[in-house]
Amino acid sequence: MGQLVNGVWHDEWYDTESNDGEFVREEAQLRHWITADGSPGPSGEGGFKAEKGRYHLYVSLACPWAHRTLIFRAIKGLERYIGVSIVSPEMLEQGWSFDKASGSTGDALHDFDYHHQIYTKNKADYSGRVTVPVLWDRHSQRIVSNESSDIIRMFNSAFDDLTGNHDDYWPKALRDDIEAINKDVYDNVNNGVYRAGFATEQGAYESAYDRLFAALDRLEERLSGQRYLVGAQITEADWRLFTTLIRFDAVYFGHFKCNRQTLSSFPNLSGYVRELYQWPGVAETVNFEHIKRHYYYSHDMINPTRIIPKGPVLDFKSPHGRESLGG
Ligand SMILES: N[C@@H](CCC(=O)N[C@@H](CS)C(=O)NCC(=O)O)C(=O)O
Repeated sequence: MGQLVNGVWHDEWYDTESNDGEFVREEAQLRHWITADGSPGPSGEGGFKAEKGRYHLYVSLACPWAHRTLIFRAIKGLERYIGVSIVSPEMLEQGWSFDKASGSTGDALHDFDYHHQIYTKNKADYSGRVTVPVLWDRHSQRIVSNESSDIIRMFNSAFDDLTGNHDDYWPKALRDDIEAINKDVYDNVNNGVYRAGFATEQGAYESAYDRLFAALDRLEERLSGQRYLVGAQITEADWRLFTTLIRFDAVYFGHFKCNRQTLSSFPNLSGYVRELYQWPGVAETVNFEHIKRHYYYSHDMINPTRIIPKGPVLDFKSPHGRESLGG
């Protein structure tokens, strides 16, 4: 665990002291966009045209942000268009690694040992955190983006003419509703579990915990009367929530002390998460071995023994019963 400072790796944990024990996530810095014709996207530079085999995704199967991008690669039929390398679930002194002995596929493009080498290949004097996911351009030998919320929007539409898959998870008519839900879910749930788990003061933890469960109560209520977060149609808002919910009972409940109740004990949220898990292509993107190993093994300041719990026993394959809500 650490970060790059002028291209040199420094092994250090997050600084929470300057924020009263609160974890503050760094903004992603690399924000270019792949577009159908290579024209510039909403941020960064142009020149990244959608092409088969040109781009490569670096992910961790443990990471909820990287998981979104893998889900979009699957549901948009992009497997044959965009390659993937998976890091080891163990994020240790050198950060994310490509150590095959501990579960990585290896780096398919450069055969690097560590993910931070991808960042310094992109920019030799890079300063900042070294995160997954990363979308790499083989053509220009640069990082297109290290922001998952941008990557899923590129995947949603940029390759449609090549793949013929026009499923739209970011439909124009629903964008305002999606953005409003995304904000609540990001602040209180996606990032909320981390704010609870990485807090180093009691007050910071309790405030994150309270906000998290208040948000889950709101979502539980919302999903009592409609099948998906913005109504009858599944959108990116659902996939962004899903990657946190699917990890909830396995890691956030115990390791991050988000333990007012399990996700399984929310009737609507648990049926909803089962439906999304059963969506074609999605179960294959979920790997509980990597998920549990990453959190319990890498965060040794939270779990110094590095013992990985055997349970809980989870069943996401049973009927979800959500059809009755329509959609
Ligand atoms: N804004 C990024 C956040 C990604 C992120 O924080 N990934 C975590 C893994 S779950 C990471 O790589 N952390 C390493 C670090 O912070 O040093 C995104 O959504 O793409």
